[in-house]
Amino acid sequence: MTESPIRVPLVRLDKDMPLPAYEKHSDAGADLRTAVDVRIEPGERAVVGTGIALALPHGYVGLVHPRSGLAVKHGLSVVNSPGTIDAGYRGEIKIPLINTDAHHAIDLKRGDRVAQLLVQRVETAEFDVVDELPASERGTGGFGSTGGFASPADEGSAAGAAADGLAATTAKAEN
Ligand SMILES: O=c1ccn([C@H]2C[C@H](O)[C@@H](COP(=O)(O)OP(=O)(O)OP(=O)(O)O)O2)c(=O)[nH]1
Ligand SMILES: [Mg+2]
Repeated sequence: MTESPIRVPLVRLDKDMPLPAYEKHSDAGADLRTAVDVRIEPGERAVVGTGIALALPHGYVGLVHPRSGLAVKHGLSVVNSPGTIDAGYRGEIKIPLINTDAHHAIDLKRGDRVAQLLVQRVETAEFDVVDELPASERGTGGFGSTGGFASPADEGSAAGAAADGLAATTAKAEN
C-alpha cells in the first residue's frame, strides 16, 4: 500500500483474544475472530462476539465481510453481509453468522477467524427533494433489465411476477 494506514483506537474487551490482523501486507480485510465456541446447525444463525471495540474516525465505516474460504468449503456467511460498523459505534463488534449448508453443522472454536473487517472512507448525503429526477441512460430499469440471467425454474413463480412488476415503477413524484 502506498498510503500509511489510518490509526484506529481499539479496546480489548477480551484480553486474551488476538487482535484483528491483515494476513498479507496488501489485504483489504483484517480478519475477525469469534470469541466463543459455537455450533451452527444447517440453515441456522449465531451472533458471535469478537472481544474488541473500535473508534473508527468520522468519515469512515467498517464493513464486516464473509471469508471466501469458509463460504466455499462450509457455507459459512455473514447474515447482513456486509455488516456496517458505524464510526460512532463503541460497543463490541459482533458478527451475525449463518450456516447456509443444507446438511452439515459448522463447529467454530474461540479464536477462529470467521469474517473480515474492511475499513473504508464513506460519504454522507443530504437529500434534496425534487419533483423529477434528471434523465439517465438506465432510467428506471433494474433488477435484471439488461438480461443475462437464468430463467426461473418455475416461470409462474411469485418472484417472477414481482420482477415483472418492477418494470412499471416510475421515478416521478405522484401528487
Ligand atoms: O455486523 C454487524 C453490524 C452492526 N454491528 C454494530 C455496529 C453498528 O454501528 C451497529 C448498528 O448496526 P446497523 O445500523 O447495521 O443495525 P440497525 O439494525 O440499523 O441498528 P441501529 O438501530 O442501532 O442502527 O451495530 C455489529 O457489531 N456487527
Ligand atoms: Mg442502523
